[in-house]
Amino acid sequence: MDLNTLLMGALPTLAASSNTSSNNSTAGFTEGFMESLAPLLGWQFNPLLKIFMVLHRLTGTHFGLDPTVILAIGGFAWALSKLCQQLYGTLFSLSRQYWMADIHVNSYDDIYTHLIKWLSSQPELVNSRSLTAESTYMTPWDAEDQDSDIMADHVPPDDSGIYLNFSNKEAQAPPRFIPAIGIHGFWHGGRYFRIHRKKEPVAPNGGMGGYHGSYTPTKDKEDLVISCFGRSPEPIKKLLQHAKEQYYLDHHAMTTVKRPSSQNMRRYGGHGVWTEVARRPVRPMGTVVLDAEQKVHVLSDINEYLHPMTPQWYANRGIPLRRGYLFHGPPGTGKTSLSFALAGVFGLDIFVISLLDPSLGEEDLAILFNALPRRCVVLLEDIDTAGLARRLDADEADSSDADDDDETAKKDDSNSKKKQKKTKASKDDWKVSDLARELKRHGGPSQENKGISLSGLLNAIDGVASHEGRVLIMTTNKPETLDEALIRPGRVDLQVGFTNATQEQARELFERMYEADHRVSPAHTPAKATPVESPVLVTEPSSPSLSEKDMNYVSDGSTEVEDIFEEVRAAPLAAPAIKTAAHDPKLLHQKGTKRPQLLLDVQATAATDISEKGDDSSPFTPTELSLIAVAFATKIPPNQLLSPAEIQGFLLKRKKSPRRALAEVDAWVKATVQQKANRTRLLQVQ
Ligand SMILES: Nc1ncnc2c1ncn2[C@@H]1O[C@H](COP(=O)(O)OP(=O)(O)OP(=O)(O)O)[C@@H](O)[C@H]1O
Repeated sequence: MDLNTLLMGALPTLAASSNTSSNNSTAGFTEGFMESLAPLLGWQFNPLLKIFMVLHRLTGTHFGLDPTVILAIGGFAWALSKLCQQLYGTLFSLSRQYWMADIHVNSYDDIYTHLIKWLSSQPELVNSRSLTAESTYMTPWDAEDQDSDIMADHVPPDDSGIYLNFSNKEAQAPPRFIPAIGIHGFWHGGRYFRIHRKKEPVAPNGGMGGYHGSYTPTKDKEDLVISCFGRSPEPIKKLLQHAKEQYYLDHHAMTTVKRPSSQNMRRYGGHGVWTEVARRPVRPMGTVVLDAEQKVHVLSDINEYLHPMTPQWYANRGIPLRRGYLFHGPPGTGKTSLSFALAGVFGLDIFVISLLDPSLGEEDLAILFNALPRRCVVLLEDIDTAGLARRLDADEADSSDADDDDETAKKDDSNSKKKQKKTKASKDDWKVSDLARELKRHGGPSQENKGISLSGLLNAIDGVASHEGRVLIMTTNKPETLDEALIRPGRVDLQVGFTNATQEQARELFERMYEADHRVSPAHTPAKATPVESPVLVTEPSSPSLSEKDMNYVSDGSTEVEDIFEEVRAAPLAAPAIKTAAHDPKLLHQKGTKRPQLLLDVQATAATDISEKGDDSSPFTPTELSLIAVAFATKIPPNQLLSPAEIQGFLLKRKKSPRRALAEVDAWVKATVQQKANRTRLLQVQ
């Protein structure tokens, strides 16, 4: 049986026409029909028609197939596929309605970030045919692992052969691939999941917004619908939990820093009001040089506050669950550093708000506080600027008073002189408020946003909308200018004062700068506070709720006399005379007390000795390093004239040369103190 007969058997209705094809009558008919059609279509100009007729004749005569039957079969197959599609669509929507569970995730939520990161690591989805490529920007810490390899092989020096050249490194960073907008399916844990990624534009004007209609791109909102077969969404919940756990897998060693999102994003509320700006390694508490008792006090206080039983304790007594800290002190003394270290110790994200941010209004502040997670550290910087709006109004009143004075001045000469004096004075005493007033007059941002008033700030901190459970840290350089209302108990529960560097702090900073890397407590093992049995709200520095590790901070820097003797005796480079002094029974008698001046002298002399005996290329033991550190510390003014940040800056410029640092510190101290006295900004010695 040939193919034609077979087809005719399958399609009996076409048999008659097919039969005629055997005696070529159908072909003749079709050809006749086509030829009569050709003039109408203008066949000289239609080679397609010609080709069709040739093919028609060929299939009919050479293969014994009736082209009409083929066409009919094609049409039938098309109709069938359409029917199947329709049927599939109906069945699918029915099954979605009755046998599938969905969970929607929107892109303004953190779960979306967790899920997208997890999806981008799924081989099944990454090999999908429809993907979106995204550039990945690594932080210096993400790249750290690779860098050791890359440094060796892929970062060639520049033409001079001296400096590393990173121009190729960007090109080597692979993009991240995530499922594109549309529908995707994948298997996970023996179950089939379907993901529908949809985009919903949020700015109908194409992202125009912000100040004065300037172009401010807004992020389109996306919706991810995850579905699975079955009437329960439980497998999807497990999947989301899994994605979240994977996301936080490397988080224990990192502190996530968030700041307020752009104004446009903030408008939509929810978690999108905060944007992750950095994820950096946990700052070890030991790297913040501060009075050990103060450090332990803050640590134990926060530890108590974060205890799971504390909320109930507060609730039983009708006390709002809030804890506020005020870190005050001159610039560069470690206020921000301690806040980050605390976030690291307790494994919390840190949410940073600067009250100097011109785009931040009172409403924004309330929205931001409302969108905080249950446990977090909120770092409110520059709180001495709160109340600026109020002061601004007062200044305006002053200025209108001045205008009135003008009128009077026209009549009264003495008043005119007064006014001239006033104008001259105000020209000399130029203030930030003058700038704000000018900006306002010329339609700058302050016209839209008057800044944050004290009441606005207080409302955000403890108004009805305020989120309970967070650790609020406020920092200021000018505690004396703060309004009493802002720091009353309940808003500020513990004040921590930071000062410029003492000699002891200078010693610690020096040791930390030059200690071998392996001696730095690794960022990957943040100190974990041991849970306490029950919340003890009155905490003492030696609170038993602190772990042994935390207590080590107390012993840091309070090395006792016997240890120092040991250090001096063990230092191979120290002069014999100094070693003998270290055996002095009079000094040994001081055992148990804090380091006496005489001992300091012994150490400093030993250090100078060590320092003079070698250069920076010759190695020294940790003991010798601590002795040099002591000698360095004795050269820092004891009256706390220099900030830890300034000392750190000096040491950083000599980060491989402790001996040079010791040799040059005198000149630097002298120049810096002089510069401060002259109130100049330019440094003579750096
Ligand atoms: N007490 C300190 N211990 C260790 N490092 C410090 C200390 N104080 C300052 N530094 C170093 O100086 C730099 C600035 O410190 P930090 O930002 O914490 O100061 P700050 O008090 O918050 O300053 P500002 O008031 O200007 O915000 C950081 O690099 C930090 O490592």
